[in-house]
Amino acid sequence: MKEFDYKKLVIATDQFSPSQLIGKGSHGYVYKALLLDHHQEDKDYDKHHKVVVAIKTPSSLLPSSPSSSSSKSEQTKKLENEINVMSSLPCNQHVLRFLGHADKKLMVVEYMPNGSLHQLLHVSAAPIHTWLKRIDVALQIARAVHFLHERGVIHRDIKSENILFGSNWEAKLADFGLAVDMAGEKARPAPAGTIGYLDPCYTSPENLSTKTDVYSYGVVLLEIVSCRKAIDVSRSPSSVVDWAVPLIKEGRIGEVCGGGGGGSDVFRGMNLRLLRMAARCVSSDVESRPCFREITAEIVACMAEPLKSLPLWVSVLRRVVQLKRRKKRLRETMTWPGQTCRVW
Ligand SMILES: Nc1ncnc2c1ncn2[C@@H]1O[C@H](COP(=O)(O)OP(=O)(O)OP(=O)(O)O)[C@@H](O)[C@H]1O
Repeated sequence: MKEFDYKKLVIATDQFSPSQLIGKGSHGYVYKALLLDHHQEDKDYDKHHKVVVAIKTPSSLLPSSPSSSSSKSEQTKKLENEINVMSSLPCNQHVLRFLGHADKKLMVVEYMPNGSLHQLLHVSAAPIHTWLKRIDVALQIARAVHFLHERGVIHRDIKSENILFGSNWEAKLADFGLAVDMAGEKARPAPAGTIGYLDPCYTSPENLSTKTDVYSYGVVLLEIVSCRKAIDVSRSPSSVVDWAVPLIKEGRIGEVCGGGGGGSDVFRGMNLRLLRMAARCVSSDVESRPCFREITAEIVACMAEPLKSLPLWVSVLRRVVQLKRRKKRLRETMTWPGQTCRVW
């Protein structure tokens, strides 16, 4: 784990200048910064050996912060926890890359230039992702959580705001402030998470399990498929779970799929399987929820579903090509030099 010089990081953020601020959470402020580094072999470094990074600090540490000392220690603890968990994990292509810290007060991570899944689904004027690309985001995040669970880490705050996009629109899981290392933790912490994503069965510290993340992931999956927010008070029911699960049980799959060409018949089989799995993820029967090994395998199988209708498409395409060839041949046989003839 690389230790950075605190003062150098402060200078890199231009003294926590608002012009460098790229994100605000309930606990931390995130700044964009350009750092000089000596790891020239790293392909992310430009020719001046500089790299763009994101620097996270508890908002309470900022000079202008009005927060009380109790929230100060809570925010600092959350960042410390995030640094401890992230630094204990090996690199994974679906998890935000940890680069180091300064005095456990500032955390340096890779910069994600394309915003969050929440922005893409609910804020962007024109979400650019096609249906399959959206489902691929769900697969990448399922792989990220599977990777964490295999190492005994429970994220506890899976939500669309914590799924960030890199320069090639690769999705990565971020914000490990609430993450729990089940192997390292002695006493389990009090239940925590984000309303709308928080498992209703997670009511006491002992109830924490990998299935807690499965519930939150199920909410994200419903969000991806429907483009509805986890909680939208302007709608009734306001919770995406309360709205979608009865529709899925009644087989009204088309009504749940929103935008991006998802309503197309080609994707019907795929959406049916995906939504049935999403409903299992958010089930109140914790034991019946799938694990992430099953979730990733099921999404891969779901994504292959549209290929099953391929022979039909191939035969239609072949027929069109045959007709075009026949038309061309006919035109050639019916046309004399200097004479034109329309076949149809
Ligand atoms: N590496 C990054 N690259 C670009 N933007 C980022 C990065 N990390 C965080 N952000 C932005 O900053 C916002 C807040 O970051 P983060 O979620 O880590 O803070 P938090 O205080 O832990 O949030 P929460 O309210 O969920 O507890 C994110 O929603 C995102 O928009």
